[in-house]
Amino acid sequence: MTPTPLHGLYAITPDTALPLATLIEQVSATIAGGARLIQYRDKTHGRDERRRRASALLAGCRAAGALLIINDDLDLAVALGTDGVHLGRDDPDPRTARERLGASAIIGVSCYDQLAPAETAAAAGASYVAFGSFFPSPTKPNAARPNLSLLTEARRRLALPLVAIGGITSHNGGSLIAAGADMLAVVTGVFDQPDITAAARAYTDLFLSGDPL
Ligand SMILES: Cc1ncc(COP(=O)(O)OP(=O)(O)O)c(N)n1
Ligand SMILES: Cc1nc(C(=O)O)sc1CCOP(=O)(O)O
Repeated sequence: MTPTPLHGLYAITPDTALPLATLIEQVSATIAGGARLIQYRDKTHGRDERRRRASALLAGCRAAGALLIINDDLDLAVALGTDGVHLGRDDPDPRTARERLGASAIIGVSCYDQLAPAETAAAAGASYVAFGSFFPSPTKPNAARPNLSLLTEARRRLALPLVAIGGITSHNGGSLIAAGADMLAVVTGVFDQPDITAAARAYTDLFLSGDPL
C-alpha cells in the first residue's frame, strides 16, 4: 500500500550545515524508507543558499515521487512552486499562504499544545495542523509539552489531518497514532541514525500494522 501524502512519516530536515549532496542523499534515504512528505527546515543558511538547497531538494523529491514543504518561508515556497509551506506563530497567516500558493497547496500550521489555534487554522484553510512536542525533543528542547489527550480531543473536534511532532521514536510513535495522529513528524529519529532508510521504514511500518501499539 502506498501511503497518501498526508498520512504516515513526515521527515523534517535537520537544521545543520550539511553539504548539500549529503542532505540530498539523506532525504533520498528517508524516501526509500517510505517518507512521502518532506519539510525543508533550515535556520542556518541565508536566503540565497536556502533557495539553492530547496531547489535541489524539490528536484530530488519530484523525481522520487515525494512532496516538499518549506518551513517558515512563504516567499520561497511561492518562488519555487513547492508543494506547500509550514507556518508557525511568527509566520504569515494560513489565509495569506492559501491565497498565494493556491487551492491545491499543502499548508501546515503549528498549534503547539493548544486546540483553539487549530480550529482557527482549520477555518483559515489549513491542510493539516501540528501539535507537540509530545516527548522531549533533542531538536527543540524548550518546546511546549502537551499530553496525548490533546490529539484525542483534536481528532474529535477537527476534520483535517493531524501531525504529531517532538521526540518521536519508532517505539513511542504508535501511542500517537493510537491517539489520533495521521502523521509523525520526525527529525532526530530519522536523520540522526546510522541507517536512515531503515529508521524511516520503522516509522512507516507503524502505519501499516493494524495495531500501532
Ligand atoms: C510539522 C511541523 N510541526 C511543527 C513545526 C514547528 O514549527 P514552528 O513553530 O514554526 O517552529 P520552527 O520549525 O520554525 O522552529 C514544524 N516545523 N513542522
Ligand atoms: C521543529 C519542531 N517543532 C516542534 C514543536 O513542538 O512544535 S518539536 C520540533 C523538533 C522535532 O524534532 P525531533 O524529531 O528531533 O524531536
